[in-house]
Amino acid sequence: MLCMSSQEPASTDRPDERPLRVGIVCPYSFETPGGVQNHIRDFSEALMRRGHSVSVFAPGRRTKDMPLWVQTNGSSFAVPYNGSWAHLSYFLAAGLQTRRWVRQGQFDIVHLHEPEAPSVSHKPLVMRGAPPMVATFHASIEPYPKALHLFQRYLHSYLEPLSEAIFVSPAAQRTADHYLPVSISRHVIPNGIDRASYLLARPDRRWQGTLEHPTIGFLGRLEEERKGFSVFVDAAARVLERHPGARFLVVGDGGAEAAKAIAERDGGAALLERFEFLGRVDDDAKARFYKSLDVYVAPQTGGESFGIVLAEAMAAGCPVVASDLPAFVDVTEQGLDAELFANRDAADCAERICALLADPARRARLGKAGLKRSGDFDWERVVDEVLAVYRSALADGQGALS
Ligand SMILES: Nc1nc2c(ncn2[C@@H]2O[C@H](COP(=O)(O)OP(=O)(O)O[C@H]3O[C@H](CO)[C@@H](O)[C@H](O)[C@@H]3O)[C@@H](O)[C@H]2O)c(=O)[nH]1
Repeated sequence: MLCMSSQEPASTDRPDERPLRVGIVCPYSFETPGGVQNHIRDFSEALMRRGHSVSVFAPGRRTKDMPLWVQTNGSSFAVPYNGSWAHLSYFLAAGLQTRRWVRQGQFDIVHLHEPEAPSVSHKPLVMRGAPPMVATFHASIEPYPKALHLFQRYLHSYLEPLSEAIFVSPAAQRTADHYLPVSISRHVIPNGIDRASYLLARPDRRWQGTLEHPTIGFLGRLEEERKGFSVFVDAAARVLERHPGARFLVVGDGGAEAAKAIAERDGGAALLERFEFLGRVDDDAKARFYKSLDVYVAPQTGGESFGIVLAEAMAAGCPVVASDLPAFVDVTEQGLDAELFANRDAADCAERICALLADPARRARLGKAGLKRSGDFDWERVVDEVLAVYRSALADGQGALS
């Protein structure tokens, strides 16, 4: 379904920002939640708060809770991608629909996300007379797969029309550098968070720990191997040897299957008693969850381009134990703001959790360091940086901003 609903740009209180009409193309359907979709939704809202007009185009069908400024093309298909499932739309009709949406939108700037993915954000790149185009690259695939070398030359020439490239992390840049033409200006700008909502959240008594019953949390899609839930479970079994009263709180889809898998382990019944599956929670409850925990664990094993969940936990002042994936190393300033453990090593993970549980002063120090670091990811700062990139693209393209 194609329908236009982007409102007129309003005036803005910042003299250096004339209101822009921004068209954002998301490669993934908004019917299923995901890091890229959440990023686009929150970024669009932050831009609109500043008086800019935003319209988003994405594959898939409309759902009741979708904002009116999200336009959908009516169809998508699921493919396995980077350890997860991506809902894309690619074929002829998708190209025609996307290019028509760009033409009708009369945008000052078009912002493509993951234009290398075979989906709608790939399509405007072949348009004649398109507005300046900026792209954000989210994916981090390390080591870089040999199979992708086959597409490098194609992508290299296809991405040529881009004015500027944004990478959500140095890890994402390392991946995109394989196929992005050298002539395109490059900027590392992190994913954003609504920092105040975590900072100001109140702890929830049900999830708060005590000396005897500390709470240790996990958040993510449980059924995806790369989210590392099995590492968390192995680490929990070891932590319980030293802290038998510890509680393991789990947020995310897939709880029933995950509980079944724990029950089937040796000694699984006793272990399962220490787990509480909270399912998918709303954003307010998520902020309270992070705020209540003694330790948040991010045991992801790969495929992470940034690590927004670390940034969220840090903004709540929650001490973080995370695997040492390149993206997590960047987010935590080489481990200054979190305890890092060797990826997939549950014994190391348990050691770090126990060290923090035994030392409240260390927990407090880490919580404070993370809180400070999370300021770098606040939407207000991230939006400033992206607008500076838009200005540079417009200056190069049409000289429209000043
Ligand atoms: N409210 C709520 N939010 C959730 C839930 N589960 C996940 N989320 C939120 O969904 C977002 C993405 O979560 P991830 O687990 O990091 O998912 P992803 O789709 O693999 O994220 C990818 O993109 C992110 C942003 O670019 C990257 O930061 C991340 O590393 C990864 O590459 C985060 O804001 C996370 O808090 C839930 O049950 N409830």
